[in-house]
Amino acid sequence: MIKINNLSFAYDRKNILKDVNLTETEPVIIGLWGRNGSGKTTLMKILSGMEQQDKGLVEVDGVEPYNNSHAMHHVAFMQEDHPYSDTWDVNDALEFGRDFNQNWDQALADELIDIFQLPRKKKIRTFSKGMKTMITIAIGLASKAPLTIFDEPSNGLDAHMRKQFYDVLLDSYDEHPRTILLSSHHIEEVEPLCEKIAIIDNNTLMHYEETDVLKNNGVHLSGSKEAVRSVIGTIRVLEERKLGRQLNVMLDSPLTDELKHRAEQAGVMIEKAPFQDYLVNLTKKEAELNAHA
Ligand SMILES: Nc1ncnc2c1ncn2[C@@H]1O[C@H](COP(=O)(O)OP(=O)(O)OP(=O)(O)O)[C@@H](O)[C@H]1O
Repeated sequence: MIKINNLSFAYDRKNILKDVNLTETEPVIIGLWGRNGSGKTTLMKILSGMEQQDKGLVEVDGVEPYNNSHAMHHVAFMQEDHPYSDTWDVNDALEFGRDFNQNWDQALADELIDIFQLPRKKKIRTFSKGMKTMITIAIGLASKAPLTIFDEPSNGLDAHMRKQFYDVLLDSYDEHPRTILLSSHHIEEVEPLCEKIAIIDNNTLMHYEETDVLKNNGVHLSGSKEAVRSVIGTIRVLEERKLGRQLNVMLDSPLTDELKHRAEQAGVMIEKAPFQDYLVNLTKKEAELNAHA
């Protein structure tokens, strides 16, 4: 389904992506996370054939996407602020989706427009941000493309609509499994959907793991300096904050029974760190680490 071998890409000789590798042969829902400017959109553009890698191999469904008119049958890239014509209403956008996607599911498109309660006759340019996101989700899901990419799909959705989005995406995936790539800055917003998480950092794919494994990591300890240090041992410290004689740290570790036991013995408070905070600390740059030291 997706094959990326040693991909490198530069804009104006500035390396954006280097030695990226990722292979998936079975359908999977992947969350793509990275900090601002890390290269998420660039990777999505390369996968959808909008940009060409400088080095390496990229295949989607056995097809190289760049400069390949067949590629649009294999990949749908639903961008944030997807460019709709000023004159289009919902029906025009669905017609466009139908023309460009050979697996197009009109019944699903109609169902999603009803679920999202989008007005058919109103111009899309007058839609709210959340409504624009919903029409983009509807077209992306109804495309049923073997690789469907959503850039920041929960952007602008309130809690209720986000729940609707989760439900329709998972139902549609169950019924027609395919590879779906969802990028987000807020991992909590897409993590409930994703079987795997890909993290771009330092110009490459630093981590690619099962969501359940990755989200289990990140532990906060707080207590007296001596007690906290005795619990840390050789575990990597991602963040450290001193408050008088108190010390708060985040560890790059799962919350194991053994660690809990050690913390209890030392009188140190221990708790799971929020996933988003863990990822932010995991991808902290040297300069930021030094600034807080
Ligand atoms: N057309 C372009 N020409 C030159 N540089 C670009 C171009 N598009 C993006 N870049 C640069 O490439 C880098 C990666 O950008 P990209 O948009 O892929 O990151 P991102 O992870 O999607 O960021 P964000 O989360 O902020 O949307 C950034 O430094 C950006 O300035």
